[in-house]
Amino acid sequence: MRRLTILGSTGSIGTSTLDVVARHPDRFQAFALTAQAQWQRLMEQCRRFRPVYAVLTDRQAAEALAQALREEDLPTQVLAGEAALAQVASAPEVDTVMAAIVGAAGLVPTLAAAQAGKRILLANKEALVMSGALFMEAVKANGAELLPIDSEHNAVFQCLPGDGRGLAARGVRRILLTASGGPFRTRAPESLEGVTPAEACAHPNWVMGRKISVDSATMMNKGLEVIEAYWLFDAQPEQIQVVIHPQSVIHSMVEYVDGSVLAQLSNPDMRTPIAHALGYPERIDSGVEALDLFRVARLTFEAPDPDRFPCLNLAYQALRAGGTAPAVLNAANEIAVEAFLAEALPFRRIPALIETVLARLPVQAADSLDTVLAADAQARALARRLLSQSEVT
Ligand SMILES: NC(=O)C1=CN([C@@H]2O[C@H](COP(=O)(O)OP(=O)(O)OC[C@H]3O[C@@H](n4cnc5c(N)ncnc54)[C@H](OP(=O)(O)O)[C@@H]3O)[C@@H](O)[C@H]2O)C=CC1
Ligand SMILES: CC(=O)[C@@H](O)[C@H](O)COP(=O)(O)O
Ligand SMILES: [Mn+2]
Repeated sequence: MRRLTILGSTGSIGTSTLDVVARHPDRFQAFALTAQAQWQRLMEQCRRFRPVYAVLTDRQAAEALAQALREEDLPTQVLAGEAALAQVASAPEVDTVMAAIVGAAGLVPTLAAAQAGKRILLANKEALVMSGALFMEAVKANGAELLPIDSEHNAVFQCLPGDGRGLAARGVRRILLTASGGPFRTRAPESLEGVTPAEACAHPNWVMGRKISVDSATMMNKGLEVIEAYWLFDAQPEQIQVVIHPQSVIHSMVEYVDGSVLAQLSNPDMRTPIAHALGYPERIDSGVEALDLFRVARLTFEAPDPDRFPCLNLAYQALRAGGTAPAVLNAANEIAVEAFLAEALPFRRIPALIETVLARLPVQAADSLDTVLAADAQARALARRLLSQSEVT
């Protein structure tokens, strides 16, 4: 029986994870479920999965949940605040941690899981973008196991021989990361002037949280994923090629020196990579229906247009700059997306805000968590200042 902590259990990845868990009560048990503030949703999950702990970072929400649990005489204990996330991610009773908090807030608890030597199912790409070197070092030094959940990285993982050697030794020439191109792939850039959050979040193939949906629309999601692939697979930036594939059926590919290209295909439903990682190395039922290739009929590919999607280049630029640059990129992007969702920044100005923040902050060596968190805070402060001074709007 595997005992799980699910960081971000009320979100899109969190609920898909619990859907798979519910299909295998003989294999998985929820030890801790966590969220930020959505206590009613967490309460429903407590009723169904009876975790030992439920964590809410918002203290008022935690109080409301504790009260509701008492009224129904349920045994789950409630913990409040950010430190409790790291506590349940590193608890000795836990062997597997699903890291599915969105954004930089996922870094500290996911790193705590790595330091405690857990099996980590990594959905939270921002943690790796911010602190790739430190994170991978913590995984290695503490015997943790890292299984990618992000659909592209899970696909690459499935297409690589599992012998742990470097890419060159495994005969890999390139990683081909597929991208849907998002909801605005074919729209003229000028027509995107007044797009609304609802339009940007209407992803053509995936149902996801709002932040990652906006990232898909700008293709910053793919930029973050290039950085994620760099760290996960120890690849050079030039070895990671983004390929637009609007159907989102091929989730990524690995090209070998002999000319072979291996791909992983499935319906676009995150329960497939989640079940793959939960059961690994066994294959377990995910509830996802079989892929009907006759219905799919066509698989097409396009090169990304850098003028249409400037965020992709900003991410390559930050990756090549190294040190704290990816953490700065990520922080500026989080503020830009938050402002866009609050209708305080036009969609087309998102790249300009990120570019300005990247240009104004010096790159430092990302040699400690404190340095990374300080760079994150500095980038957020600068992005907020630029927004309040209307410098990029
Ligand atoms: N959704 C998808 O299909 C995919 C997602 N990912 C990645 O997985 C991660 C999660 O994405 P997704 O599920 O879409 O996001 P959602 O917005 O749907 O869910 C986010 C979860 O994190 C919690 N949370 C948000 N902010 C905080 C905070 N400051 N402290 C603690 N908990 C917090 C939320 O709690 P509450 O409900 O209380 O707000 C919720 O449980 C992201 O990093 C994303 O890039 C990767 C590939 C695919
Ligand atoms: C499901 C998943 O992994 C997302 O990251 C997805 O890839 C987003 O789609 P885009 O390819 O449009 O960014
Ligand atoms: Mn992805």
